[in-house]
Amino acid sequence: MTDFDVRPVAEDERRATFDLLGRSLHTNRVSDEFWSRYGGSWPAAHKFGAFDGAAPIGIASSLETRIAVPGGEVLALGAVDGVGVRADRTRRGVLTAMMAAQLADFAARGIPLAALHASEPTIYGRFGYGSAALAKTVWLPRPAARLHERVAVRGDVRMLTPDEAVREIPALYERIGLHRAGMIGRPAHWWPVAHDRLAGPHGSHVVAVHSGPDGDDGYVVYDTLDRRTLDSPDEGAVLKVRELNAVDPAAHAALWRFLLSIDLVSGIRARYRPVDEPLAPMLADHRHVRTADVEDDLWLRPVDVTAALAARTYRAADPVVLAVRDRMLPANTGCYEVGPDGAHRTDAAADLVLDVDTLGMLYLGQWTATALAHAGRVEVVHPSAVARADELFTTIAAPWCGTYF
Ligand SMILES: CC(=O)SCCNC(=O)CCNC(=O)[C@H](O)C(C)(C)COP(=O)(O)OP(=O)(O)OC[C@H]1O[C@@H](n2cnc3c(N)ncnc32)[C@H](O)[C@@H]1OP(=O)(O)O
Repeated sequence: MTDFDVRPVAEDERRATFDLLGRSLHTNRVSDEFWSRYGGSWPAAHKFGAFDGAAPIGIASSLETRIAVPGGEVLALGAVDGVGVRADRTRRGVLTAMMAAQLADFAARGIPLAALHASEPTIYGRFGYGSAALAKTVWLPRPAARLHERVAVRGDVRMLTPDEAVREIPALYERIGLHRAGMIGRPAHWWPVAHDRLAGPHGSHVVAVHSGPDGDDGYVVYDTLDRRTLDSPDEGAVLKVRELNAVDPAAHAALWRFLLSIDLVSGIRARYRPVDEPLAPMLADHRHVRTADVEDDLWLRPVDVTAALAARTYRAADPVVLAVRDRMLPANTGCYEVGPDGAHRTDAAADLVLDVDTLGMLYLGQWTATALAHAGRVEVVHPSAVARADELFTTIAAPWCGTYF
């Protein structure tokens, strides 16, 4: 039995809770220098701690931001960016209590969606989060991989100095915009620790920007691994792409062409890419891109099911009635009619029954109703409703987050 209180984290508890999170994730305790430079990225706002007396034993942190949903609308998002419980106090309900407080807080603040990246996929379903966007890791060998001659490339790529990388990329990210469902806004305090630390004067990452007819319209952030050494003169370096983001296909192709042109490189590895990024047809030889991994990336939790369902668009099909079950936020439990004109609560009888974490899986278009019914995650009352739900919820582009938080 563990006694603890869950309450908001105070200003003077920021560093202790950050250290607690680091310990739970097995990272080293940060130095005073690190903290003075990047501690601002860990504000007290929107953090719940579990405390045994004055000592923190758990932390659940979130960023308040926004997320694009299918159809292009952008909704407020609680982005859960750090969860940990002290190793000597796990499996006694500490996380459960913090998650309950955090979800109640999102609901009270009118935030319709919450999201996270999961350290382990078995943890968050019980709190209503479902795996909503997958991401792939690709490997392109050099010098073999090159773009197909018909890929349109225009504009120029220029490398930034570290100071320019700090100054210019936040505005460029805004300019490129949330062009896929699942992309999120990046609050000002996200940038120092997640970008400046890596790409600024104290980091090792390189940033290159693409300029097209209307100015800067894409960028890539990468690091170099396995640098060429005297012991292995034929082994080139490996470029590890952290981000590649562009306004349109021409800028996207130009950034890939730039990466593929860099000398003394044996290959390019890019993790967290959209699962439908069309690299194979962009190459002269399809086999010069290999999908090394596909993993769960963004987990989504509808906090206000009515608002979340009403905000996205649906394709043409006859409506379906979904019965949603939500144990942690019972106000969501009920029936919702979803059709091409929108979604609303209804007293009509259910066609399909699902838990709120499964609704999170369906919502961004990553998973079809057919697949989720096949997996036993959707209970089918009326068999014809599965095909209708497929039509309604399907999206052309796969969802993608593209932001580490
Ligand atoms: C969004 C992010 O930040 S991802 C990073 C998450 N943090 C980590 O992985 C750091 C290391 N792990 C930890 O700090 C902790 O183990 C946590 C936060 C994952 C879990 O905290 P706990 O306080 O132990 O969770 P709690 O006791 O509330 O468990 C609730 C339920 O989840 C289950 N559970 C908790 N952690 C895990 C796990 N890692 N794997 C499988 N099941 C788990 C428990 O068994 C329990 O199940 P039950 O309801 O059937 O009894």
